[in-house]
Amino acid sequence: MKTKLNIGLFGFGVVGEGLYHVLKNSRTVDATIKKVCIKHPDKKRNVSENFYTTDANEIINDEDINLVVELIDNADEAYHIVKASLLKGKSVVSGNKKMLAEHLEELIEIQKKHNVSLLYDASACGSIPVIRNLEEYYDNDLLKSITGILNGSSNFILTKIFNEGGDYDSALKLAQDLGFAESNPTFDVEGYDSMFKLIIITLHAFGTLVKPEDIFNCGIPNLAPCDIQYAKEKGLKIKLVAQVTKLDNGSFTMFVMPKLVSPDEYIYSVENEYNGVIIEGEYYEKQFMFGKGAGAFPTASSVLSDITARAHNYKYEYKKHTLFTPPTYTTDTEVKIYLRYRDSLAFSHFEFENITEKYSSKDYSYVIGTIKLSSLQKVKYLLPKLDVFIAAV
Ligand SMILES: NC(=O)C1=CN([C@@H]2O[C@H](COP(=O)(O)OP(=O)(O)OC[C@H]3O[C@@H](n4cnc5c(N)ncnc54)[C@H](OP(=O)(O)O)[C@@H]3O)[C@@H](O)[C@H]2O)C=CC1
Ligand SMILES: N[C@@H](CC=O)C(=O)O
Repeated sequence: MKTKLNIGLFGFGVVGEGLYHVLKNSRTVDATIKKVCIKHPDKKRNVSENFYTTDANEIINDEDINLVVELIDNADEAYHIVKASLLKGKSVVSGNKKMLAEHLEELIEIQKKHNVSLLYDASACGSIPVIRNLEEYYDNDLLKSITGILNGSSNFILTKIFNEGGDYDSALKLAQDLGFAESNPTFDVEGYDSMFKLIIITLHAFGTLVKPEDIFNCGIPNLAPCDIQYAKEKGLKIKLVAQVTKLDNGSFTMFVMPKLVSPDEYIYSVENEYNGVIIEGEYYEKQFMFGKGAGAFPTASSVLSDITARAHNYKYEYKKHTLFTPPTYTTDTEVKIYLRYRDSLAFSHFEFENITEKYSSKDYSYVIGTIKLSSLQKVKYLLPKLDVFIAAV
């Protein structure tokens, strides 16, 4: 049975406005935006319609509205909006990965109790339909790993630096102007956005929900010309990569960090705001999903797909989370990294298991070696203060 949807939309920024246009052009879904809740009533809008409000309750308490689409840039406020909407018996579509990664456990319970649906394919990899595919198609036992470029802005910056000799600040500014970056772009460049997405992906891939503070993430703000030179001399590129991998003992591990990528890897050619996700399984080796990971229309098209799914009464069942015993998460595993540093005090924070290569000059040094992920996790919050650059090898 198909349901007619009356939408209450929160947010009319890059994605919200994108959705307005995409929905207008849709010929298949019977859905209308009834009200749009925004934050700044005096902001000049490109769309002049009589549907704006700044009062969230005008949507949450409107009995006519049967679907809330949450596309705001504040995770804490989004949490309250989404929770209140679900409690009122309204289904929700959201793109807010930070809010989801932090509150999914509670929100899943609420949606079950109130027999509503919370869909969020746009929260991971923009236009790439990764979540619904992991939920519906990929079987828990067959999946071995998921590795990907999950953040469009950092990939855009790295592309500008590597391919065009651009500088970091101008590339970040351009990513912001094009609507790719988060309102707080630290999330993009320090690997937090990728990490939130990886948490959501992991829940739908393996059934386990991992807390953000338990995952090692680092990013690209400290990338220096010497790191780029190192990569280029070896014929490699640097990409910000998120990875979740099953281990031989049945548990799994995950992290987000820059990676030195060789031309034979699928993600080597993923450039600009595109994302790429490699799904590795027991019997099919590798599959690759590729598409725009950020931007108004690519993201809005994913939101539209969730709206259409909801019109057909679709909901995630979280089968791997509820019907099986999900694998446990561990950081008790080793990763091989390139660590560039400038002084021995910075280096002293890293407890390497073994070092296979060392280089030192008057300007900088680097080592390549293996280190426990648990040991990296201990220095996670210190990293932004150290002049070091880390990349998985
Ligand atoms: N941009 C992208 O490519 C992608 C974004 N996302 C996610 O989508 C969401 C929206 O991103 P984006 O469109 O880029 O963000 P923008 O900053 O462009 O827009 C944010 C919108 O939220 C509104 N807003 C903020 N707080 C509130 C509130 N409390 N109540 C009502 N409205 C509010 C703002 O109102 P006002 O206009 O009045 O300022 C604005 O319209 C974020 O969660 C983001 O992570 C997901 C995938 C891709
Ligand atoms: N800021 C994000 C937007 C999409 O999730 C990104 O750059 O990928």
